[in-house]
Amino acid sequence: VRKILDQVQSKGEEASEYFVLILYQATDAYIDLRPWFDAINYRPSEYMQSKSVINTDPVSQYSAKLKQELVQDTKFMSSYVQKEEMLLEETYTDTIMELVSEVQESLGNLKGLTALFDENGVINKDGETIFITGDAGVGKSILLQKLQNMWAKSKLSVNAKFFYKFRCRMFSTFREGEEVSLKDLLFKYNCYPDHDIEEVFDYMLKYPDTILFTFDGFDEIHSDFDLDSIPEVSSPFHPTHPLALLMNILSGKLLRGSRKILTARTDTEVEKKILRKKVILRGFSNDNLQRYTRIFFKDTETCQTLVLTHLKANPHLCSLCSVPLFCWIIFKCYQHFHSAYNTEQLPDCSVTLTDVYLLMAEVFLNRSVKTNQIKKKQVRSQVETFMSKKEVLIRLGKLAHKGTEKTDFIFNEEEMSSVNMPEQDLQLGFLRPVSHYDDCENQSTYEFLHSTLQSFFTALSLVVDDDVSSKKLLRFFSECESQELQRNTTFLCQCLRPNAPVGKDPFQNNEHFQFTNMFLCGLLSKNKHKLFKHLVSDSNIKKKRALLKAYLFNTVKNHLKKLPRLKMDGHNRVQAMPHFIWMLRCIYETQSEDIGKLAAKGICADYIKLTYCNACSSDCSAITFVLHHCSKQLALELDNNNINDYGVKELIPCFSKLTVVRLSVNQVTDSGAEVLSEELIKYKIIKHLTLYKNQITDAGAVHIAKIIEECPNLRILKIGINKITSVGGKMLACAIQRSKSIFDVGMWGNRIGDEGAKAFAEALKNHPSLTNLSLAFNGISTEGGKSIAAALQENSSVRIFWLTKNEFNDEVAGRFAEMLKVNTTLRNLW
Ligand SMILES: Nc1ncnc2c1ncn2[C@@H]1O[C@H](COP(=O)(O)OP(=O)(O)OP(=O)(O)O)[C@@H](O)[C@H]1O
Repeated sequence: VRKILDQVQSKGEEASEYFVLILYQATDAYIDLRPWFDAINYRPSEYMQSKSVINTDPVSQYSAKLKQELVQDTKFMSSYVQKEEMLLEETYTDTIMELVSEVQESLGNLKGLTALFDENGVINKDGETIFITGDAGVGKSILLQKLQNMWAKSKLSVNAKFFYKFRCRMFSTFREGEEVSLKDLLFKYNCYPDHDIEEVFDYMLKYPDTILFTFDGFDEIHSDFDLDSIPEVSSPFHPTHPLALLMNILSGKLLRGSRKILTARTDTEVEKKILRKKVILRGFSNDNLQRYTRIFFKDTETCQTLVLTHLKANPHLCSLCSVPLFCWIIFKCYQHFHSAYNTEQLPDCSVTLTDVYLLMAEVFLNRSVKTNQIKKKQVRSQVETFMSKKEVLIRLGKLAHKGTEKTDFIFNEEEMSSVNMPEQDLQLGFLRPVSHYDDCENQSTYEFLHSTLQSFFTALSLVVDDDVSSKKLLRFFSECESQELQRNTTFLCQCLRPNAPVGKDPFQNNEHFQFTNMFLCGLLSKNKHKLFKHLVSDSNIKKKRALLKAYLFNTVKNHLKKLPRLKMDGHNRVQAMPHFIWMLRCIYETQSEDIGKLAAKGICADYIKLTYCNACSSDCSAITFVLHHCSKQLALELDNNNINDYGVKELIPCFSKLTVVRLSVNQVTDSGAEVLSEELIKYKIIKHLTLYKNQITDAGAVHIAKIIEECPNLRILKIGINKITSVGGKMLACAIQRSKSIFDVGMWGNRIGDEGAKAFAEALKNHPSLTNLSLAFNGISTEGGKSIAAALQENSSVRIFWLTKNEFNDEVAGRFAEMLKVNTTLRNLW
């Protein structure tokens, strides 16, 4: 170093100055000098700024190469097939990202992707993995793709020089005993440095905090690898099984300090100690859906308007569209009918998910028919399409079935040729090529466009194949049942011995079986008879339907009998588990009123608790499908799900029976509140309404105020942690003032301020029934506090009052002290 410095110095002042500029601009090469540059507050002179520095540092060059490759790789939405690629930049639409606590409590929605990396909602400061979960097709992979794309275009404000993306399913493609080094895993399976590999790798080991990883689909790891025997890999130089590398990177044993984003389907568990943050993807909000519609149909405004009108009139279809994958399928169908037949209407308004997938299959199958072969406006019927392509359907069904049986989603050349899949079938777009993870570069491997499509074809194969025995037909149901039993036992064991090791394979996920069962119910439903009578013998299909019906009758009855029950507050409560939601989905797909009636009869409870059941908006149609058969009045608790405004709409047929409606933490907004008010006021039987932690603003408070005024039985109203200000607060207070029944009001965590507090003070004076009131966390200060203290002097109903975390001064405290001398009813003042 001394020699170099002397030599540079001997060349004169300008050479020395330029030399410092090089050290400054080649950041990665001279990273150790950064603190020195900061300390001396170095700024190149104006003259020097005009000089260019060619950065030949291998780390910088590699980082640039990674960016360049990622820009290319992420340009198109990965699910769009062959010729139909859509630019990510143009198509990506925001979805709802909900930040949650360790125990799954909502901490609000994230604003933008960069917020994933901030300090908000950190569960564990030592954890390095940001864990994103969500239902099938909700957009987890696309979100990662967007992150990768933003990073590659330097639009992601996060300090990372290296970005590695992995699909977790790759890790199970390695045989037991196979070993890979960390260096190979990073370079060979992502992007290879052009020069000085060792130097780049050393840099990464020295500065792991400059690495960002995304691991997509933790639930998709299917491995017989014994997890308990995963070795701790503390040396980055020892080759080991790739799954061990993955687990050690995630836990921070390898490359400690690097950032990791891991995605998985809902309900997948990961070790708490590795978690930094937890985020749940909730799909499109109403606004997001409108934006996506405009983007999707950007060339045809009439189509846009028609689709939006159609969606508005059909809440169930709308709620299916809140899942981006289903939305894409439905919109693709609209597009097809528009371009091929010049009609925007979907033939027969689609209701169930099976209808949507059948429609998708029809559209894809018709792709091979050249448009000029179809006379415009002459719609080729679904029956005709399916009949003419029966062989294709059978081949795809067989392939899917084989894979599902083995929980295998990737098909190699051998598997493809075992069902004689010709090239033309591949052109239809149901299958897409997979990039290669192993060394068989010359082999073609395929996967279904989406795992739910594989489930659909598996179900189709079960229906169409004449040789399917009754045992085989119901096999995936038994599979789910036994896993459910295991899960419940595990749950019980954990309750009894919380620290005991859990034997369950964390990668075990049965959603592909659940989807297969659901599609089977849909395909065997009576209204699909017309379609299938040309594909399967009549007697066979009738036999299968009867078998399925008998099975559903029995399992629903038995399942409901086994659910935990509790007699409380005059109600007979039943707590359902997420598996129950799958049962309801299956029943809904059958569209059989008989089965719906039986399920309703089997519930034998008047308080149905479906909290934390992963119910989404479209599940409300399934809930309604069963509950509308109940003859008695019911309480329905749906707290902590994702039903949003569409779900509220779908519950409309139930409201005539509901005396308790609990919809806390469900992304309900003002339009959901409007529906609630219209419906609840019609029947006036509501006693208890809970809407804690939703997105209701002052506009929604107007509707809630109407409910208070017009429903004489309403006793409990919880509307804490919404977005209500003084305007909405005043309206609610006025309504409460007029109500003679209201007993318990929770307004905790809004922003009603002094103006709102004054209105509540008015309501409190001589109120006949209000006993519990919470105005905690509401930005109330001196004026509001004084009014409340004065009002309480004239009140003899309130026993418990929460005013925690407002901004009272000593004067207000004095007023409260005075009030307490007079008020003899108040028991608890917080
Ligand atoms: N933010 C988005 N904007 C536009 N389209 C989206 C978005 N997210 C998802 N999609 C559409 O939905 C499809 C499925 O999304 P994606 O594969 O990301 O779901 P996923 O949650 O990873 O599903 P799975 O758990 O089944 O793997 C995408 O191919 C795309 O068509």
